[in-house]
Amino acid sequence: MHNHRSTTVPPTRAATGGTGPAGPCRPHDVYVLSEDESRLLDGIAVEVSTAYDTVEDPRFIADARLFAQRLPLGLRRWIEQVRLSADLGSFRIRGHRLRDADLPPTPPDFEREPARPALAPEVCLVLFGVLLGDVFGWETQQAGRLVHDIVPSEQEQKSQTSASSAVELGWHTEDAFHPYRADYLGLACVRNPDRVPTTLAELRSLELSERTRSVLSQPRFHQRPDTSHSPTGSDDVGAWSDPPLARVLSGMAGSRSLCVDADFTVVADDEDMEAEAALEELKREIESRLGDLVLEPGDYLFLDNQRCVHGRRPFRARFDGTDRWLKRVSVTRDLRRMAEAGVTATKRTARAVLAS
Ligand SMILES: O=C(O)CCC(=O)C(=O)O
Ligand SMILES: [Fe+2]
Repeated sequence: MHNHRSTTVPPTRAATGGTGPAGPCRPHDVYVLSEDESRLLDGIAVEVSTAYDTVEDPRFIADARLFAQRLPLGLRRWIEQVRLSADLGSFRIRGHRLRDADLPPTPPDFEREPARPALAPEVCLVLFGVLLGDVFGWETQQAGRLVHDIVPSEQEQKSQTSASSAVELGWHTEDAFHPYRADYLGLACVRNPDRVPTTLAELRSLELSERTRSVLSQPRFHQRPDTSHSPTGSDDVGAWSDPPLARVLSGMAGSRSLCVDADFTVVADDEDMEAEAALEELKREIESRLGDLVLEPGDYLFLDNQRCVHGRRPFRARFDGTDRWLKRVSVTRDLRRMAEAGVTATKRTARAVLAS
């Protein structure tokens, strides 16, 4: 059992556990906000939404870490512990008391224009995110927005994108194909009336043979771009059809990071049976460890994108403004690394296709 809670955080506030099925998956550590702490969050969110146009306002992004320094001390200390933990793959903040009546209807597709004034859960998601690193977006996703809407869209029901609903969203590393994919993915739950589970499997829970770890640690695979990025706007179509050789596991005995997508990771050479068998063993192991986690309004889930894979169970969407709605941010631990993808402190949208 992994318990990353400090003895100085009152045990009633921070607890370890999950709502997923009992079994091998222990998906997250949890910090439960008190009523006072929840109110403090609301106070900061009101201040932010009054002072800045929207959550996308570059002035807000530049100032976000300053506001984050005013978050409750116990929460900041806990985030610092999870940030530095040896192998924790996901963690959750709970208990932000959101009033559904204060929130707009679930949009039918991602919002073309960010909410004005900004919504408390999206403000808080950014503030929590910047305690882990820097937020960024993609030129090829949701109009370059930094805070994404995860909502079921009628056109995308059966796609393998976050806008799907009728089909299971297969487990994946977020943006597995990209060298500068997020270190963390943050999800804020605005509403989830049908209790649709997010799925999770952590790297530390996987039991793999030494041989399999070794094969998966070699560049014998391709990470194909997933369908959530559209290459339109890019003139380097070749980069999408000819992905570089890639590893699935990294670090000593493959224990530092995992990068795999159930649908888009493939063996580079059709005749490489050993790599095929290793990938199959990994997929079976992930399937057997995959747990369910139901996000509730006011929950914030952070996924360490190097230490876990995630997905979502299928559900029946209504498309009437009451559907499940999450907000999402991507966080990198080092923004400077992303210069090659066109990212700077003031231009946070990354190019999906790198110039060769
Ligand atoms: O909807 C969810 O629970 C997760 C969707 C997902 O994979 C994502 O937002 O990256
Ligand atoms: Fe995802």
